Amino acid sequence: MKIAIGSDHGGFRLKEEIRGFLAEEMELAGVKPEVIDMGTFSEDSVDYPEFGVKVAKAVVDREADFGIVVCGTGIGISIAANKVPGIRAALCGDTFSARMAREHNDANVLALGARVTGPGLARDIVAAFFSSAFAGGRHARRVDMLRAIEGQGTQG
Ligand SMILES: O=C(CO)[C@H](O)[C@H](O)[C@H](O)COP(=O)(O)O
Repeated sequence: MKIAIGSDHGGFRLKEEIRGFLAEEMELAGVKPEVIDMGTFSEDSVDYPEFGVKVAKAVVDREADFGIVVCGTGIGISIAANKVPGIRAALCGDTFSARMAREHNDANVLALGARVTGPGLARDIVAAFFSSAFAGGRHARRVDMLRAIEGQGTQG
């Protein structure tokens, strides 16, 4: 499974930590990940929209199966990712939300806030997200409705 990961300066350290533990956590779930790091590559100040969109485009262009985006709160970078049609980015601060984001929303990008969520919890959130699968059924109808909204061009 290919995972594109990106952050701004506020999320840089957590992004590096995630790169470190991603393989370990995903192999526990029986999946071998290939991580595509889309930056940023230091703590120098940058702008989160650039990195949210880079990761989102990698997912919609099928260079990656999923994305992970990190900024200070996870808010700005998830908003940016969600501007790209086809992206369902979920900002998660707990493991239940991470599981629901996959099971109910078929989220294809996980967003984290490095100034909000510590590395230990972030690790558990990543594990919950990647060990869960879309449940389909009634949720498929709702995800189709989200796609239809994009088709109508009524997004933000
Ligand atoms: O986009 C954000 C908030 O929605 C992120 O937290 C950014 O990382 C943050 O705004 C960056 O702030 P800084 O003061 O420039 O480090």
